[in-house]
Formats: sequence, structure tokens, C-alpha cells
Amino acid sequence: MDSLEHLNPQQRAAVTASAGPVLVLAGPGSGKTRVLTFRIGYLLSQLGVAPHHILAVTFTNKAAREMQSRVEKLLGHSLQGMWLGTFHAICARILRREQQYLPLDANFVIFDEDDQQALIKRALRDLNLDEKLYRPTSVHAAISNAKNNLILPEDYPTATYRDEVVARVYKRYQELLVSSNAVDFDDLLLYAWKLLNEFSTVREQYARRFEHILVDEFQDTNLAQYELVKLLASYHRNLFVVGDEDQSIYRWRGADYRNVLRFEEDFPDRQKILLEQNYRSTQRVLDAAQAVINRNRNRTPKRLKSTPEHGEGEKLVLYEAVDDYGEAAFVVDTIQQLVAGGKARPGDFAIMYRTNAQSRLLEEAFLRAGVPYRLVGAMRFYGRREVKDMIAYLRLVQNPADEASLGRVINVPPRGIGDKSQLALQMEAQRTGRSAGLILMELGREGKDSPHWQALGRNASLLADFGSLLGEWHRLKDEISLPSLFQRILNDLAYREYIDDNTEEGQSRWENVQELLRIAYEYEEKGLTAFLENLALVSDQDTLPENVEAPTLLTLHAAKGLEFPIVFITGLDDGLIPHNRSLDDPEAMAEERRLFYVGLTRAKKRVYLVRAAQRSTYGSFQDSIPSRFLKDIPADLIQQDGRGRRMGRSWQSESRRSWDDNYAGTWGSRPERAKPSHAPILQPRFKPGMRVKHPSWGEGLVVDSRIQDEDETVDIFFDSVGFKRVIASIANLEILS
Ligand SMILES: Nc1ncnc2c1ncn2[C@@H]1O[C@H](COP(=O)(O)OP(=O)(O)OP(=O)(O)O)[C@@H](O)[C@H]1O
Ligand SMILES: [Mg+2]
Repeated sequence: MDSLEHLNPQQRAAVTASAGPVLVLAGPGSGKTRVLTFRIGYLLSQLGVAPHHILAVTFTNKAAREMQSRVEKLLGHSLQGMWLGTFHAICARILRREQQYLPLDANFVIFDEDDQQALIKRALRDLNLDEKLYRPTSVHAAISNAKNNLILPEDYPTATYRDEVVARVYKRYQELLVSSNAVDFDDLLLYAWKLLNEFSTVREQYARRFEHILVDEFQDTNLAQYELVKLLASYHRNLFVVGDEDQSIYRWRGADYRNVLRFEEDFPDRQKILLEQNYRSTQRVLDAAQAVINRNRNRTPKRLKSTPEHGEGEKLVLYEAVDDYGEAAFVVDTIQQLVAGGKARPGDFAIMYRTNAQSRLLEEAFLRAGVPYRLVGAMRFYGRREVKDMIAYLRLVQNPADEASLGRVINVPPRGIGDKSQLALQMEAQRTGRSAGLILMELGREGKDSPHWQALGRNASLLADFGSLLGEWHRLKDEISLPSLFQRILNDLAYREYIDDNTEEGQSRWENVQELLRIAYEYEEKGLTAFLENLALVSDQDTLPENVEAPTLLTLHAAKGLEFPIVFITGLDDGLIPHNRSLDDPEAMAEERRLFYVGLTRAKKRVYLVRAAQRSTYGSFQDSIPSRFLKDIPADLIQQDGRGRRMGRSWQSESRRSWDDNYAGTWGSRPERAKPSHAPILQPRFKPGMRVKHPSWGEGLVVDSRIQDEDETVDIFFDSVGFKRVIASIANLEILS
């Protein structure tokens, strides 16, 4: 393979390593992901391994897609049959194939966060436990943690009273999941592990199939993932893992970088390869990053070296804004200037922050400036009621035993099935040990002949009506295409009449349903199961619209594995990074430091370190102090941006008054300045259905518009970038029709 020339000797050694376990440990930007990708190409083209004998695990679906297209480019043909995806996607695939071994039907669904919470609450209620004493989120976290550590309900330790309660909720929660024919994210791993652990024939089948297993970002695997990989690799033992202990940032999700040590213990014959050359960043960026990470204990010191092409590079730029409005304004303004001056392209920039909530002010600043941006994060679209309703309907049709979905839509639109009828149905389900959905369908099919009819008394006929609809859709799902099924459900429900009351809000709701339908069309070939699976698995990074030239806003967590020419790290204040929650826990503090390190090492050319002397909270401003991590970066690597406040080196001790306040309002707009400068707008000018043109995003369809704070906010579906919310007085929209 010619491409091996594009590798340094250590990388080449890793790519062409002989059979057996291989551990590649190396710092950021040293080509770990590249090595993994090349090794797949090498196995296929040089060793003649068939694609279906390879399993490669990435951290996000987006990373999987990228890797796939890179390998395809290297080889010049498609990778039919190779398994490549996240742990969750791969486990879902195994479970669907081996469904007969599970306590679930073939159509099992994957519950999202909301469903999981609802089910935890239900479990607490069933056990007569007070939600205020046992907060559903924290109980859920404990259960999730147990699952990630392969602890089953019956093995949950009950040392304290609280543990004992969690154990009971865990058990009930699992029962509810099974009776809903559903799994949560953690179950995907847990069930897959259990399956391979208990059934040696199944294990053997997969272990023989996967001649080569490759894992990226190995430092962020949890115990369940590690044990699963071990089982999968138990026959051929060709396990190739790459990682960096310093970039382990998912401890809160059960990730355990000690898996690297476990690997060395479990595979004493492993080859270990270290990569030393960094190909991503300039030396100054690397020096700053190293100064930060060197403060962590119990790690193997590494030296990060840049290539001659990258060279020394520029100093890191430090900017201190007066407040968080100024912080956001600085970011947007700097980007605009660099782009206008031809020094950078819009897609070169990433703006990172510690918590999702920090994106709001940044987004507003981008919107006000009319600068398009990409936001990586949970798609708010999927949080809308009408979207969730329709997804619940589809899930119910696919899997009538799905209790959470049934509960959501049984009386939506209202069809007279009130609480009492629902309770009666639930009791009948409990009495007969069948799911409510199946009872409904039987009522629909058999009417008075069904034994349930008598038991349900007065409620039976309304329930039967709904049951026959459900039964009909369930039958149709295998006969007609997904979009047709979707349309059919909408018609049968008269759903549009229900949600679209001809107000703007109503029309916007209907537009959202149309948007979901549009997505369903993309799954016309693959069908309902794939459609729902995709909805359940869209991870944070996956919501990034591809091929759009725009700055990217994302959390530090979501930035892992990525690289950008210019990186802004915002909110560099104590309490944000390191986060408040971590201040009194050394392990958590070490992880915050790694998170900052991950952020810094994403940058190829330039880093902006940004903070605000004051932050707005609930309408007032509070002083904040600089992140303690800033102090660890040597002064000679940093240059302060002249437009900001001047900061001394001992920031924490310096009195605020001595700071030269050269904030002249150029860069920020405090809340009172944020008001529009024009006369208040009282009537919306844009109507849903209008076509409009935006200076940067081009043409789009107005979906919704409303008056907010005496200004008009317009939701637009742009042909180029999808949904955007803009402020009419600033966005400079042209009405086309
Ligand atoms: N031998 C090489 N020659 C030229 N460029 C390289 C070489 N190796 C890696 N690169 C480039 O360096 C950058 C970093 O590589 P890669 O993303 O694989 O690093 P990584 O070790 O996976 O980083 P991270 O730890 O952040 O995930 C990429 O742009 C990659 O294409
Ligand atoms: Mg990588």
C-alpha cells in the first residue's frame, strides 16, 4: 500500500503490527485515529482479510462515518460487510440478531433520556418512594453506573439504606423496561455482554467472525465495553486499541482509564507502541497544553513535539471581557475580522465551553451579527411535543408493548380514554400478565369476543376503537413504506386538525411534523426499525450539519477527537472550568484538567483563551475569578488581547479595582444595551409559508414568527443550513414571496 509512505516509522510499525493484542498509547494529534484507519486498509488490502471479519469501534457515529469514507478512499472500493460504529450501535446490532436469547421481542425499542426518567419515576411510584427523597436523576445515575460496571439488580450492593432503595428501584425499573419491550442505552452494553458471557455458542460465533477488532479512544471505555471487547476478541485475540490516558474525560459516564492497565494485565503478550510526533498543532499550543496536564499526578509524562512545518507558532491569546455578553461579542467580532481580512475561513473556528447552557449567549451574539454557525448539541427539534408524539406513535406501532409510548399517546388527540380507563387497562394488563398494547389490539380485533371485554366493562368500547387503529397500523407497517405509514397515521388521527389551530404556533407545530415526515422519507428504503434506531442513537456530535462552512459551537466534551485551525475556549473562570461540582474532589479536578487539555490540543494554529470578569445570573451580574488552570500556562506563551481588560499574573489575588477598565462598550452589550435600537415592533412582518432570503444563508421558508421583547423572532428553514432562529431587525431578511 503506497499510503504507508505517509506514516512515520512508529506509525508504520503500528499499522503493520503482527497478529495478537496491540496497544498504541500516544498524545493528542499523534495520528492514533489515522493509524487505526490505515490499519483497517492494511488488513483488507495487504493481508486479504475480508471486510466482514473486521470490527472497528469509534466514539461517535460521525467518527464512524468519517473513518468509513477514509478507508474507502484509501482502498478505492466500498466496505460492504465490515462492522464499524459506536459501542451502542454495534451492541444494538448484535441484540437484534440474537433477539431469541433476550427477554424481549424482536421489535424492542431503545428508550431515550426522557423515557428513562419517566420509567424511573414510575418505578419510584410503584414502590411508594418519595421523589423528593430519592431524586429520579440521581437514582438513575446510580443504576446507570451499576450497569456500566456490569452489576445486575440482584448483585447490587446494599451496604446502606439508600443503596438498598436503589437496588429495589433498579429491579423494578428493569421489570418495567422488559414489560415495555424496551432497553435503555446502558442495557445495550449490559445485554450484549450477558449474552456473550452466558451463551458460549453465540460467543464463539462472534469471536470467530471478528478476526480483527480495533478500538479508538480506548481510554474512555467503561468496564462493560472492555469486558465485551474481550469476549469478542476471545478467539482470535487480534485486539488493536489506541488511546491516551490524558484524554479520558467521560468518567461521569462510567469510563475508566484503568482499562489501559487492565489491558496490559489481561494481555501480557501485547505489543506496545508509543507515538511521539504531533502532526496537529504548533509547539506553543503543545507547550501550553503540556504545562496544564503536567500538574496531574499518576500519569506517564509525555513530550509533545510539533513538526517543523507547524513550527513555534503564535502565542495563545488571552482576552478578559467585562462580562459574558462582552465575551460572546469578542468571539463573534474576532471571527468576523479574521474572515473579512482573508486570514481565515468561517469553518476554521471552533468555540468551546464547559456547559451547554453557555451556548445561549454565544448563539445570540452570532444571530445578532448575522453570522451563521453550527451548534453541536442535542437537537431541540426532537424535544418538541408534536415531534415526540409522532415518534411515540411510530414506536408504538413497531412495538405495541412499549408502555412509555402508549402512555404518551393513548389519549392524544383526546379520544375519551381518561385516567380511569387507562388505570383499568393497566390493571387488566397486570392481572393477565400481558402488555396493555397487546390487549388493546386484541380488543380491536375481537371486540366482545375478547375475554378482556368483560373485564374492562364500560371502558371496553373506546379502548377497542383505539386498539383497532393500532392493530391496523401494526399490520400495515410491513406492507407499506414508512412515509406512507406515517401519512396514514396522521390522517387517521386527524393530527393536523388537532395541533394546527391556525395560529402561528399551530402552524409551526405542523411544520415540525412535516419535517419529521421529511426525515422519514430518507428512511423509505431502510424502514421503520432503522428510522427509530437512528433517532435513539443520534449522539451529540451527530447533529452537526456537514459540509457547511461556519464556525462550530460545541462543548469541550464533544470536541474530543476533532481538530480546528483556530480554537476559542470560553468561560475560563473558576466554577465553570474547573466546574463547581469538581472543586472538592481531586479525581474530578484531574478530569476537569484533562478536559481543558483536550480543548487546547484541538487547535492547529491558534488558541483564544476567553473569560469574563462578571457573569450574568438571573438578571444580575456576579464577579467571577479566572480559572486556576490559566495560571499553569507559562506567561511567555500568552499574549493579552489589547481590547480586553488587563490581567496581572497573579489573577486571583489582584483586586478588581486596580484593573484598567478599558471596556468601552465596543465589544460587549450588557443586557440593557441588548435592546433593539429601533422603534419597538409590535406586529409580525413575516408569516409562516413566506419565502425569504438571508444575506449569508440564502433562501428559506418561514416556519414561525412571533414578537419577543419588542422585536420579531423568526424561525426559518433554510435550504442550505436547515432550521435557524433569527431576529428580524438584525437579520436583514428579504421577502421573496
Ligand atoms: N504521518 C503523518 N503525516 C502527516 N500528517 C499526519 C501524520 N499522522 C497524522 N497526521 C495528521 O495529524 C492530525 C492528527 O491525527 P489524528 O487525528 O489521527 O491524531 P490522534 O492521535 O487520533 O489525536 P486525538 O488524540 O486528538 O484523537 C490529522 O490531521 C492527521 O491527518
Ligand atoms: Mg483520534
